[in-house]
Amino acid sequence: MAERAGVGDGIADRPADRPAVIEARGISMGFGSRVLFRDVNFDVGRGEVFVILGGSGCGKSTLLKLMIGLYQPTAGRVTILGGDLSRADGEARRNLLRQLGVMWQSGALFGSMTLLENVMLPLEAHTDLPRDAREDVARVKLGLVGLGDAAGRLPAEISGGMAKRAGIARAMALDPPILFLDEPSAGLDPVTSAGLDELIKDLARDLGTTFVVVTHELQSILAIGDRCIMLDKEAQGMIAEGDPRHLRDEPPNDTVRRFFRRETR
Ligand SMILES: Nc1ncnc2c1ncn2[C@@H]1O[C@H](COP(=O)(O)OP(=O)(O)OP(=O)(O)O)[C@@H](O)[C@H]1O
Repeated sequence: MAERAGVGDGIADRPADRPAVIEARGISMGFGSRVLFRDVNFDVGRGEVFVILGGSGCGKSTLLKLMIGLYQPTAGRVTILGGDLSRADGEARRNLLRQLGVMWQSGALFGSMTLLENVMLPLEAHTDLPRDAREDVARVKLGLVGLGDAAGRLPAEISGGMAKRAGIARAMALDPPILFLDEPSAGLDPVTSAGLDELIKDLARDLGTTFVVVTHELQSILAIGDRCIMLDKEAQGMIAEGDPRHLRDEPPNDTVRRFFRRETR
């Protein structure tokens, strides 16, 4: 059994002025006979940038998918804004999903549509706004992520960093209080990645948006994370939690120490 020293319940260290918007209690997950993680507990506070970190294959993306109701845990439950996506259906499920924005690793933009049209898509699907209003909202979102001048471009005509920004703008189209980002820095050069980190921090501070970010990019973790949890494949669970800078400076166990050292080299 790999070490789990230094892990509390993932709940107690959340600042009292940030009420929980996500509560994970005793969640376990696996595929077939393979266990990915067991008995994971944590809270995400409103307005936090909460980072899920860990080595390749430990289950970070799977945990994100559990949180947004794409998978059901094998045990335990996740509540998000007081609802349980794995149990909600019909209107209740749609209402909950409207409160969440997701940006997948690739940005997942539709190649035949301009950035403006991409950002307008969720507004078409989920609101009755007339076209003019949808366009106005989409322009505001593109402006927020620094793409105000690129609204008419196609995804093939923009850089990787711009595609990520456009993905964030689309995820924000319906003003969700919680945004999930899966590996936002993947494939970006360090300067572009740092710019994206700045954007995430700005949006969290200025709009009060809660971010749940999956990443293993150390610079990003340290730049954006208010709090993090670390999953580990060997331990099949959560092996650390807290402020990432604190974990770097005072790692609670060898796996955490190695994670932070390996990536700083
Ligand atoms: N739908 C699925 N069915 C079966 N196995 C899966 C499924 N999704 C993920 N896995 C497996 O579960 C493990 C964890 O996958 P996951 O994508 O959650 O890891 P990760 O920590 O995000 O990894 P990475 O950092 O490499 O993206 C992997 O071995 C993956 O192959």
